[in-house]
Amino acid sequence: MDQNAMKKAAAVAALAYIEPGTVVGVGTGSTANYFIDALATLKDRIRGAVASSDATAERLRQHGIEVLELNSVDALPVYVDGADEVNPHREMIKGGGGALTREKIVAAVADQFICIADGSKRVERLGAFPLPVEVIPMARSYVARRLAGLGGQPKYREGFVTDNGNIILDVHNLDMSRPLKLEEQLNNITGVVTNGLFALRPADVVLLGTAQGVERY
Ligand SMILES: O=C(CO)[C@H](O)[C@H](O)COP(=O)(O)O
Repeated sequence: MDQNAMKKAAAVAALAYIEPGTVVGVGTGSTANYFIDALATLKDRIRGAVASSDATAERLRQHGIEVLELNSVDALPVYVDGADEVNPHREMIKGGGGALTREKIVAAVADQFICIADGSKRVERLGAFPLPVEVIPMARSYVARRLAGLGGQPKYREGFVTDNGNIILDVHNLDMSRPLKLEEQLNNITGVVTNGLFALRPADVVLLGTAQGVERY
């Protein structure tokens, strides 16, 4: 089974968590795209979806799934999204696709976060993947200096602007032995909008596509 087939298997397995008549939170990225394609088979049984990015909203609409504003939704039982890394505590690094802020917002609202990924995303310890940090453009140099002060090596994601009009710094070599503390520390830097650590709000369920089938933990 190749990596795409593993992503797809995890995405299809997430359909089991969708309750009829509800609004579904939908993430961003190639694995989330497989989920959107699978969700289309249930489109007449759900009320609609909340998207974590403009790209996801576009794909949902292409499938004829109604896209709802988060502010107009009173309950979001489930949010389904991919990850760049996920550890045994279901803590994640996200934001490889640059949608981390809206992903974090939708995840915060949802009762359950279902993480879907292929087996290559499973790690014992987070941090091999550079941590995406969304930053207000005028604060870029200041935030980069503060990140370097924490031992990281920030790299400006050239030519990329988030859906919120901000920039991304991808930070290499940060010490992630205490993800919760680091997430809070990074949030406290003025000019940082969000960082891609999901430790304050980890996934509730991880569905990992592997050569042996979909593992759940
Ligand atoms: O956080 C994300 C986007 O901001 C994605 O979930 C993450 O990058 C994983 O992407 P993919 O499913 O394409 O491997």
